[in-house]
Formats: sequence, C-alpha cells, structure tokens
Amino acid sequence: MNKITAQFQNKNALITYISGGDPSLEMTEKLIYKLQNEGVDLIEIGIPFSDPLADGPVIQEASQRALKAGTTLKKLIAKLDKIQNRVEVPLILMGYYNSILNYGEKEFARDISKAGISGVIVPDLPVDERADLFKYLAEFDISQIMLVTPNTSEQRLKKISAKSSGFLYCVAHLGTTGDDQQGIYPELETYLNRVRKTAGELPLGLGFGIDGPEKAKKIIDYSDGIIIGSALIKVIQAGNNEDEMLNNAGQFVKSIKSKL
Ligand SMILES: O=P(O)(O)OC[C@@H](O)[C@@H](O)c1c[nH]c2ccccc12
Repeated sequence: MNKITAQFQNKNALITYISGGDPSLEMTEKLIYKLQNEGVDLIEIGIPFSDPLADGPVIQEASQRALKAGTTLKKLIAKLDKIQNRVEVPLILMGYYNSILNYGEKEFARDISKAGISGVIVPDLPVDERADLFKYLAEFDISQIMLVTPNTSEQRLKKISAKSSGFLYCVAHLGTTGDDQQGIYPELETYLNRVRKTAGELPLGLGFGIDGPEKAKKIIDYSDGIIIGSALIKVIQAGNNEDEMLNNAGQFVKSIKSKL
C-alpha cells in the first residue's frame, strides 16, 4: 500500500504543517524529530516562497523568516536527504509551482525521491495543466496530493480524484490558511460526503482553519485525517528559545492527539 495512504487506516490521522527553514533548517530538523516522537502521522513541509498566494499571515511570516535565514529549495532538500535515516514518518513537500520550475521539474522529482520524500502538494498547479512534473512524480513514485474546495464542481472532482494519490486534500472553506474566523463550517458534512462518493478509496484529509483540540474533535469524524498548520506555527513562535519552541510543539500535538 502507498506509504501515505497507509497512515490514514485508523481514520484519525494527524498531519502537521511546518515551513521549511523557519526559523532555521536546524530547527526544521529538530521539529521533525519532535513531531515524529509525538506520533503525528504525516509531516507537511513548506518550501519558503516570497509570494505564497494561498497563505494567510502566519504562514507568510514563517516563509519570510525562512527566506531571511537563507533557506533555498536546494538547501532544504539537502537537509532532508541528510536526515532521512532518522525519519520514519512520511514527509510531504508543499510548494508553489514556480519554485519547482526554477529548480527543474525532473531534477526536483529525482532529488526529493532520493531524499526519501513521499509526496508533494503544489496548490497552484491545476490538474489539467500538462506539466512534466506530473509525469516525473509518477516516475519516481511520489504521491501527488491534490486539493479540492467546497466550490469544486462534480466534473472537476472526478478529474482531481483520479489524478490524486496518497490522499485528497479537502480545503475546509474558501480563503487562506490560518483563517479560523468561520467557526465550524456549516456545510462540512454535506461537502465531505459528496467528495467521498467520488473519491472512492482515496483517504480524505481536511485542512484550513483548524485552530486547536476543540475544533479537531468536532470535525475528525467527517474525514480520515486533519491538517494543522498556522495554529502549530503560532504556538511554536510563542516560545522564547529553541527548547521552549520544541516543548510547545510537543504539548500542542499531545492536546490534539488526545481528541482524535
Ligand atoms: O494553516 P491552516 O489553516 O492550519 O491550514 C493548513 C495549511 O497551513 C497547510 O496545509 C498549508 C500551508 N500552505 C498551504 C497552501 C495550500 C494548501 C495548504 C497549505
């Protein structure tokens, strides 16, 4: 079975997002170990980018800190490559298409495969784009996780689920990451049931705006797993030094896991 799909078997997967290189690549490494020790099922790592369209302020700032620290895609991949023997939890890279194009699509697929990365999310690359990237990811056996939203039509849903592997990323509401203004999205159950019918066996991961354990508890039954980014980055940032940051991350993950 696909390494990512396997993580959803208990239907309560926890996926955490961190921005690669925020505040340094050394901290990314330590955070990966910490999250892994606390039992997260998948880690999504963002490729820092200067113009991240889908991201709200928390992740935009995380990206800025990473860029300021000199993080590049090359350095990020080199770091992940170096630590792969100590990492058991599957890793997913999230990045905008431009960064990948600049790196070279084939080189990207080849190098991340060598670094042991299991999947990729490219939020600004539409399913019907004839990008070589799709071909290379398949060639190197890397899952291509695609996004759907409550507005995605039935026809596109079919196309997207057919092309997605690992899991299907269901965006909980329209807007940017970290936007928790909407409380519990009213049509969530209807939306996910509709997606489930079309997606078949593909696990559903729900993300955007899940800000803590209470919300996690309320929505976990609708999907097979949840994705948390901004809320985790906020608690990490609240630490005054590395130890506090790591400790905060651990406590936060514990508090979520206890509800799943
Ligand atoms: O931050 P939130 O609201 O918890 O949402 C998850 C999200 O951060 C992460 O999956 C992500 C970060 N950047 C993205 C861009 C597109 C899709 C998803 C993402």
